[in-house]
Amino acid sequence: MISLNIEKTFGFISKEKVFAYEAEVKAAQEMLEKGTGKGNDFLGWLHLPSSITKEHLADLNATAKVLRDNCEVVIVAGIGGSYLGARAVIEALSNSFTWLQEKKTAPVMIYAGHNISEDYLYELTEYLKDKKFGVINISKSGTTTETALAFRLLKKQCEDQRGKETAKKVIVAVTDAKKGAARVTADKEGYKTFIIPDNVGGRFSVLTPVGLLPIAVAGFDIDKLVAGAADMEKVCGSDVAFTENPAAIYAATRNELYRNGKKIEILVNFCPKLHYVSEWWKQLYGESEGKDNKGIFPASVDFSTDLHSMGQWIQEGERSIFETVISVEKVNHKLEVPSDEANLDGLNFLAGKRVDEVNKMAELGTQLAHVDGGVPNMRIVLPELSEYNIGGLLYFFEKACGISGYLLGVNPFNQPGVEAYKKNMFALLDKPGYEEESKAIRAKL
Ligand SMILES: O=P(O)(O)OC[C@H]1O[C@H](O)[C@H](O)[C@@H](O)[C@@H]1O
Repeated sequence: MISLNIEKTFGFISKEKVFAYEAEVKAAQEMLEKGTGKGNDFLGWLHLPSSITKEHLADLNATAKVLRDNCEVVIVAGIGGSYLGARAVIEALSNSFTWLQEKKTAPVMIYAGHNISEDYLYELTEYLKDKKFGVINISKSGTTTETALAFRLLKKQCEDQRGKETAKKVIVAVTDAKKGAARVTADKEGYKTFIIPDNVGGRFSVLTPVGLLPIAVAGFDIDKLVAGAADMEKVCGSDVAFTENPAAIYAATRNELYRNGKKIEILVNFCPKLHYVSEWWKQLYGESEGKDNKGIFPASVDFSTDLHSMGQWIQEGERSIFETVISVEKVNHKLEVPSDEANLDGLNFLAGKRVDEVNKMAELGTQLAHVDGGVPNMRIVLPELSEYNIGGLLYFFEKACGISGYLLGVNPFNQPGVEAYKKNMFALLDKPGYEEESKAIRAKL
């Protein structure tokens, strides 16, 4: 189970002020529970973990087995909420060099449909030429250009290489129950499909088949992931006292920091496997809160790597930031620093120490330095990287995000701003139906 520590924000904001959010947080929680707030048609994530059935998990595991048995490589085609959750969990739990290992225990997982790079897609199709590959096509709307374009290429290649019959077996769609091109194609071709519920928005969908299917294909235990999330659903429940509820405290603390001029939250890890957890978190908070000309800007760094690049800015730049550190208490492997007689590198003071001890001292030293430098610091401690703990972490962030968005006074469940670039791109590409926009945009060039 994760824990949250906000002690190192108290030099910048007061404990009393944070605790004074109790009533506001309670009101926000009630809006979520009763569905009386903005965006109340997108609350399907709220009690999702505890409502996932054994049968549903068995269905996902069975489909994952078909892909695992029939594919050396599986492409997860999706973008934003239809991509980041799966990647976050898979990378957090995978061996760092998994794709380089000779003996594979699961298909190599590759991501596509999250960019429009011709070189990326060319190089991917080249790599796949002699591979038995399958595709999970994920799109809630079923019409997202990046994903649809990649899927068009991958579907054709899969059918050409493996034949229509096999392609039908190794292509799975995760999309809306009725609407969208991905649904139409899947029904016409007879693909196995999983539904993204109407009331779960993309960035809150990691615990639907959007995340669960790829995670199961990659060889991870989705039952444990969901169990971790379900336990966190209880820990962050609206019946839990404010002072005991980590989602409530996190939401209150970051809002109090924001109201005191801390406009940027940097999510920090000291473990490179968590890089995509930060990417997932940035979408969750960025799309939920960045609207009506307000909202904390969610940023992220990987330490100690980025201490050698962004560390200077964080230590001495504009004092408009705070940090939230995800700290992993126990690593999964043991490696000691060897002693060296010549000691030419001067590292014998570390001989016999675990590498993680060095990392932990870097973490502690960084916290003290940044707090001294004027950066408030929160810590989320994960006992270790496991399905159970990651499941809990994801739900914790979702719940806190719902509360935090309501504290900020925005609709945390829409993303109208995302459409602006799409409209321009379609106008520039002369998409049918955009004739007026095409004329207008050309006049601006
Ligand atoms: O799942 P899809 O409909 O393809 O959407 C994928 C993503 O793109 C959209 O533009 C939104 O900004 C995201 O919230 C969403 O997760």
